[in-house]
Amino acid sequence: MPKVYSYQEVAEHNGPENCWIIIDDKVYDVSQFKDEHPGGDEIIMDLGGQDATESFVDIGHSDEALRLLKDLYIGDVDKTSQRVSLEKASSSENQSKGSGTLVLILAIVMLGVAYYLLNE
Ligand code: HEM
Repeated sequence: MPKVYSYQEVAEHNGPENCWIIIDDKVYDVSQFKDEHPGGDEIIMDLGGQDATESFVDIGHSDEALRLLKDLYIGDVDKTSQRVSLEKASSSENQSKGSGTLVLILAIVMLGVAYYLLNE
């Protein structure tokens, strides 16, 4: 019987030393493998603790990649468990903060222009 993990348990393994990912409802420990991954460790780390099925399939991984997966398999995910979304401090969050500042500067500039035009 394979070991069964909840989405929560998998989500807790999202660090560099303890990195699990889900592909096709199976749980893989990629803590060591990520350093050897031909596509780089960061791309895998970003998906640590999460379901990486879509990304894995989209890349069109080879049979060799599928073979490698077998060695990393540690169990199945409990599909009845509550799904969790990992909110990491992502770069998109920083980007939106950056664009917020830009909007503020633009608003100030526009107010300045309006003030100038009204006083002409
Ligand atoms: C444990 C899971 C994974 C394994 C065993 C694996 C294995 C491999 C292997 C063997 C290659 C070389 C090309 C090939 O044989 O297809 C590769 C390339 C690549 N992988 Fe993964 N991969 C995994 C997960 C992922 C994930 C989750 C992503 C996320 C998008 C990813 C993105 C890529 C990319 C972008 C390349 C292309 C690298 C290049 O050709 O420049 N891989 N992977």
